[in-house]
Amino acid sequence: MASTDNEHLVRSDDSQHPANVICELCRKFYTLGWVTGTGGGTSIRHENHIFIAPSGVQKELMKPTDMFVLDFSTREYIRKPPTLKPSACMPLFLAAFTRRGAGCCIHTHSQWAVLVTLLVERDIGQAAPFEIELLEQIKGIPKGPKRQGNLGYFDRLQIPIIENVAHEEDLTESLEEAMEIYPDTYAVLVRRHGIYVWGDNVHKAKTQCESLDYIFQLAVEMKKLNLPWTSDGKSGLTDG
Ligand SMILES: CSCCC(=O)C(=O)COP(=O)(O)O
Ligand SMILES: [Zn+2]
Repeated sequence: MASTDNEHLVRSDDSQHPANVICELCRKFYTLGWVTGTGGGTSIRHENHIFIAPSGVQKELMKPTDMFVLDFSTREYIRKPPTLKPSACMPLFLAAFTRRGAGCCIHTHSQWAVLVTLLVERDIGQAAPFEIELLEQIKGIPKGPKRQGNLGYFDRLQIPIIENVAHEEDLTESLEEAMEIYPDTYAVLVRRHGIYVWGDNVHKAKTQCESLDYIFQLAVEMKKLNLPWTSDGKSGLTDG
């Protein structure tokens, strides 16, 4: 495939075109420390096209023409920028699109997300969740894909945690397993690595990711002050 093939799929004056949106979001996420050092990324599903960033590049410097485009039905690349490889996160993004019908999936290496995974007791094979309640920002998270509305102030937020592995793509199986065990979740934490957050569309994925990051930061600060995350105090917190 020549370098310019299907460039029309990623070149647009429309600021809302997925290839433009991914670049703009990653620039914003870089300032939050979510996608620094080439880590993290974002993918968007638009109709039958999946837009995916390249692997190992500075995510805040990407151009729309750096984007890969995958045909969602056939799983074939219909645009492949030469010399680049698609993000290793691709099978995880695809899991959010196929299993949850997501329109956008964001992967961050946020330090708050990583710290929270270190504060929850490891429970092998169970994807033991991070749990918290009684915070206003919990209202930023939907109840679940098959449930109406968002969580309430008195609801408990649960985000499953899976164990990290040597290669990002090999996280797919445990991410899919966590999605099955937690059918209402819109996010999965990866211990010592970061988080995957998805939403029905770009706006929802972004605001849910922001709400979660805010909650994780608060949770880390609460832990430092010895404040419990849940009213019964049984929130999987480690002793030490
Ligand atoms: C220092 S980043 C290590 C890889 C990673 O965890 C990640 O999220 C980025 O993967 P990509 O293939 O998109 O560069
Ligand atoms: Zn990563």
